[in-house]
Amino acid sequence: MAHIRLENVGLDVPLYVQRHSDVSGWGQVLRRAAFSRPERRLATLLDDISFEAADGDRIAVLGQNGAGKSTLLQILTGAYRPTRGRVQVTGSRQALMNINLGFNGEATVVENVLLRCSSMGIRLAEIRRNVPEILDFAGLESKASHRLKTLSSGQRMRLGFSISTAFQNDVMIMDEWLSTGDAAFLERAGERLTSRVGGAEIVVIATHSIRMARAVCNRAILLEGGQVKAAGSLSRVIGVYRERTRRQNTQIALAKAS
Ligand SMILES: Nc1ncnc2c1ncn2[C@@H]1O[C@H](COP(=O)(O)OP(=O)(O)OP(=O)(O)O)[C@@H](O)[C@H]1O
Repeated sequence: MAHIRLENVGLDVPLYVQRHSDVSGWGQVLRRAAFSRPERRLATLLDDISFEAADGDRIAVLGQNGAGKSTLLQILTGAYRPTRGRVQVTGSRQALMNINLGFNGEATVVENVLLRCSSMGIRLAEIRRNVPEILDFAGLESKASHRLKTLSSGQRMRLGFSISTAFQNDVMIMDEWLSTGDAAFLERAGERLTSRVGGAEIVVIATHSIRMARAVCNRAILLEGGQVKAAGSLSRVIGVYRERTRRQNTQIALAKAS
C-alpha cells in the first residue's frame, strides 16, 4: 500500500548574492565581478510542510510562480533531503519532472534507455524486454544506434517520456511538463499518461492549470512562499487560491494607480 507522510518539513539552501550597487559602465561591472565577493545567505524554500496521502489520493499542488511547488516535488522524489522534519514515502515512485534529465549525448539511444532505466532501479532483464516497446512508443526504432546528441529536441523529449512512463509505479510525482512533441505524439502521450495516472495509487501534480487539476485530482495543497496556505478538498483549495489571487491583483492595481 502506497503512503506519503510529511511532518514539519523545511528546506534551506545556501544562496550567493551579489551586493547591490549602481553601476554605470563596463569598467565598473568588471571591477565588481573581480573584487566584490558574493554574500552567502540561507534561503528557506520550504517551511513547516505537513501532509499525508494514501491510496486513491490525487493531489494538486497549486501556487504562483516561485511558490515552492517543484521544490516540494523534489523532496517527494528524494532528490532533495529536507533540512528539518521527516519525509516518508512507501511504494515505488515514478517522477515525471525534467524528462530530459540524466541523458548522455555521447551514448547511443539504446544505451541511454539502459542507463536511464537502470537508474530507475529496473533490473537488466526487464529493461532488455522493454527496449523495443520504449523505442516503438518514441517512434525511434530506426535511430536505436544513433548517438543521442544527433536527435532533435522533440525526439529527445519523446524518448524521455517513453522511458519515464514505460513502467507502472505506485506513486506518481509530476511537474507540469511542456513538450515539443508533434500532435500525433502528444495524443499518444496523453493516453499513456491517463493510463499511468489511473494505475497509480497516489498521484501528486504541480500545476497552474485548474482544468488539469479538476480532471485528475480530488485534493489540493496551496503553497505560497514555501508555506502551506490551504489544504483539503480540491474545490475548497481552488476557491482559496482564486480569492487570494484576486486580492493580490487588486493590491497591485491599487499600487500602480497611486
Ligand atoms: N537551488 C536553488 N537555490 C536557490 N533558490 C532556489 C533553488 N531552487 C529553487 N529556488 C527558489 O525557490 C523558490 C521556489 O521555486 P520552485 O521552482 O519550487 O517554484 P514553483 O512553485 O515550482 O514555481 P513555477 O510555478 O514558476 O515553476 C523560487 O523563489 C526559486 O527561485
